[in-house]
Amino acid sequence: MTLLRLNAVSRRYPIGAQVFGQKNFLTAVDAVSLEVRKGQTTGVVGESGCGKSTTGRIALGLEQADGGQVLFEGIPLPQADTKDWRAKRQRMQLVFQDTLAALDRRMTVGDLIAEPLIIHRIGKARDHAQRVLELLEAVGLSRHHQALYPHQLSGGQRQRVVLARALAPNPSLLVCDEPVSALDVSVQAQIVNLLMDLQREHGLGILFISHDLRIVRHVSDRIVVMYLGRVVEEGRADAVIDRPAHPYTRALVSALPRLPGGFEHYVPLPGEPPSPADRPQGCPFHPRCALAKDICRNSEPPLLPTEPERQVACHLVTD
Ligand SMILES: Nc1ncnc2c1ncn2[C@@H]1O[C@H](COP(=O)(O)OP(=O)(O)OP(=O)(O)O)[C@@H](O)[C@H]1O
Repeated sequence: MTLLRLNAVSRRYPIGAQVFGQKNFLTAVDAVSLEVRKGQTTGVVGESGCGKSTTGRIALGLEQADGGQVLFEGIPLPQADTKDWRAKRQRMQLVFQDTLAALDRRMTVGDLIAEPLIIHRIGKARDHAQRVLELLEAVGLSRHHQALYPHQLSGGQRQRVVLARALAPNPSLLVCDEPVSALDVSVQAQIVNLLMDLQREHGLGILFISHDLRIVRHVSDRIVVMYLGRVVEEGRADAVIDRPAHPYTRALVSALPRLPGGFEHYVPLPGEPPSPADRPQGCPFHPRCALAKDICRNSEPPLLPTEPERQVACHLVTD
């Protein structure tokens, strides 16, 4: 069952001063479509600035799309800041990397976890203490952590508190935006495994946003590869990892620690992605693509199906 569907959502931001009365815009997200199924994870991967966070915020209604549609549980997401939206937002929670910013440092862990129960008026006040204990246990913390403040916890423990708060309203969807990027590698694995355990227990759908394909590959059922605001490849995680089709995906996959069955050639990824304010003509990836031909410099390839449940935006693959 589809829990979240984005249909061709776009977001532009005005930039710089007006020139001859004309505003300039950069397109952060350009006609992005994706879906998250119940109990499954869709990973969104791409380099910094490709529009991952903006896509996640659009999914939650925190950012208004200029075009396209967000469907949550089959229904268009209500206008942000309305009563209907707040009711939906209980069921879709955001987890992001900066735990110190996410947690009020003047509150104890117990109060931080009770807060969403109070805000969303979940359960009876007298049951909140018990629910806080359950949530602590669910995320691998104990009752002894209740009295501590965020700065007394490790980064991994703080991310567990953030997860407990996100779980408090019983969401069906988590949008995780670089949830482990700020953590040590050993702790990353613990938090990612916790997330996957929680997903299994609660049937959560997860939109997992990360620049790190190594982690995205580990958690995802489907992978969406973004480049300069657009989806360049999308499909089942195993298919995308085992048989990356877009030259950009091939470069990302080839940089992974060697896979069983091996990807033979390292595909270099020269330079940085261009700024979305200065989009190259044609395929946005062509200036970095060793295989680029004339058509790539002149026309932008559409995202087209190449096999069931697989889409790629590359002239060299789909022509
Ligand atoms: N409020 C804003 N105003 C203007 N430009 C913005 C705004 N938010 C994002 N952008 C621009 O939109 C583009 C996409 O940003 P976004 O944060 O979605 O990318 P990202 O892939 O999540 O990158 P990162 O991992 O660095 O956060 C970037 O060029 C960014 O500078």
